[in-house]
Amino acid sequence: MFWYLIAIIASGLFLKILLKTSLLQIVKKWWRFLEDGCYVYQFYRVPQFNHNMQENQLYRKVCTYLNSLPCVEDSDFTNLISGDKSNEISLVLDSNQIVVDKFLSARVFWINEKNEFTGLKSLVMKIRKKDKRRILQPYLQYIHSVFDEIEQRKKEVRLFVNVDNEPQRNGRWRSVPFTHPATFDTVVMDTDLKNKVKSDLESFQKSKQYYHRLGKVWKRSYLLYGPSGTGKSTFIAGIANLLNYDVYDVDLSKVTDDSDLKMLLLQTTSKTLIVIEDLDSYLGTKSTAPSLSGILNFMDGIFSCCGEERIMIFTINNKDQIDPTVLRPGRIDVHIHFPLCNFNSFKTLANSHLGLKDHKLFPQVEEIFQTGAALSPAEIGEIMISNRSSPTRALKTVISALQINTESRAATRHARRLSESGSVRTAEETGESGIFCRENLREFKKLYGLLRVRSCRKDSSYEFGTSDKDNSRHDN
Ligand SMILES: Nc1ncnc2c1ncn2[C@@H]1O[C@H](COP(=O)(O)OP(=O)(O)OP(=O)(O)O)[C@@H](O)[C@H]1O
Ligand SMILES: [Mg+2]
Repeated sequence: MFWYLIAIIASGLFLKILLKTSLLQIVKKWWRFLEDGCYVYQFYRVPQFNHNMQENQLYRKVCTYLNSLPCVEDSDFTNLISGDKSNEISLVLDSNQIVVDKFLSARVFWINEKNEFTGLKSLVMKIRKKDKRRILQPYLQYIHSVFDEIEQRKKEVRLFVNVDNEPQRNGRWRSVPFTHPATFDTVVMDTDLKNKVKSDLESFQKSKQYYHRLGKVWKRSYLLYGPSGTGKSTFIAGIANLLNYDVYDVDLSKVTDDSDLKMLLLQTTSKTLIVIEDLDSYLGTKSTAPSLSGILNFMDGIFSCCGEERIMIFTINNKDQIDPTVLRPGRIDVHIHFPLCNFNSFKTLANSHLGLKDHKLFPQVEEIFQTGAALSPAEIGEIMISNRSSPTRALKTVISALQINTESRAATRHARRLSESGSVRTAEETGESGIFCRENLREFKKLYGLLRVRSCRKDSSYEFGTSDKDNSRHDN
C-alpha cells in the first residue's frame, strides 16, 4: 500500500514537471525523431527561381500557404512582419525552419532553405514514400485553392454597372472601386438568420466539387424581399465585403433584348455577386425589353461560360405579386425577409446610432410597437442620425413618428372600410402612401427632413430564418 502511494505521488510529480517545463516538448521531439527514422522519405524542392531566373509561381503560392498555417507559430524561429492593414502583424517563416503540416492524415514537412553561397531560397517538401501517391496531387491542388482564397481576400472589390449598348463602346460593363462601408456586422437583422446566411455562403464557397459532381452550375441565388428601407441593398454590400467578391449590378432598363442580357452575363467573371435590384418592377411591366423567359434563363445561369462561383441576388419589395415560376426552388435557392423595425431592431439601432443600451423612454417605445406601429430601419436610423447630439430628443422624435404611423394606419383602415362600403376612396386609390395620409405625411416629413416614405405592408413569413415575433435577438 505504502509503495503504491509513493508510486502515485512520484508519477504525479513527474507529470507536473513534464507539463510545467519544456521536457514534454523535448520528449515529443525525440519521439518524432525516432519515428521518422523508421520511414523512407521522398523530397521535393520548390525553388524560388527557375533555370532562367524567372520567379517560380509555385514558390510564391507555397510561401503564402505556409505562412497562413497556424503551425507557423510552432516553428522555432518566426519573423513578425507588419501587414497591409495598420494593426495587422503577419508571421513569416525564417530560413532553415521546419513546418509540419497535416493533409489527409499524412504528415508533410516543409523546410525553408536558403543557400549560404548564392542566397537563393527554396522550399523543400518531405513526405513519406508510402503517402506520396495518395496525397501529392490533391495536396498541391489544395495549396493552389488556399492561395487563391487568400489572394481573393486581399483584392480590391469593384462595382460594375452595365452601360448603354452602343456599338463604339468596348464591353458593356464599367467599374469603379466598391467602397460601401456596410459589413455583415453593421446590418441590423435577426442574429440567427444572419448566422444562417453566413454559413450558407461559406458552405457554398467550399462546394465546388459537390456542384461539379451533380452537374450543376456552381451558383447560389438569394431573394431579398421586404419593404423599402429595410436594409436589402445594405445587406448586399455586406455580403460583397464579407466575400471580397466584385459586384455586377444589372440595370435591366439598359438591356435592349434577351441576347443583350445573355452578353452581359457572359462578360462577368467568377467569384462575383450578380445583382438585380427591384426585380418586381421589371417583371410587372409588359413592355420590358428582356422577356420573362430571358430573365428566367439569366437567373438559371445557363449562359455562364467564363467563370463560376457566382452568387445571384435579387431584391423585391413584395413577394406576393411575383409570378411563382420566378421563385421556384433551384431558380432561387434562399428567400430572406427584411421586415420593418420591431422593438428589438429599434434597440439595436439605438445602441449603434446613439450609444444607448437602455433609456427611460424605452418602455414607451415598446408600447407603441405593440400597437402595431412600424417604420423601416432606414426611417428610424435617419431620425437618430439627425438627432444624435441629444439621444432623448432622438427617442422623442422616434416616438412621435411611430405615433403618427399608428394613427395613419388606423385612418387608412377606416378609409378602406368606408371605401368598401362605397363612400370614400382609400389613400392608395388617391395615389397617397398606404401608411401616411397627406396631413400626417407632411407632419412626419417635418420630423426628419425629406426621407423617402413608401407604401409598405408588413410581411409576416420568411423562409430562411425565423418569424417576426421570434425576432428577439439582434446584433448591429
Ligand atoms: N437592416 C438594416 N441595417 C442597417 N442599416 C439599415 C437597415 N435597413 C436600412 N438601413 C439603412 O437605411 C438606408 C437604406 O437602406 P437600404 O438601401 O439597404 O434599403 P433597401 O431595403 O434596399 O430599400 P429599397 O427597397 O428602397 O431599395 C441605408 O443607409 C442603411 O444604412
Ligand atoms: Mg435597395
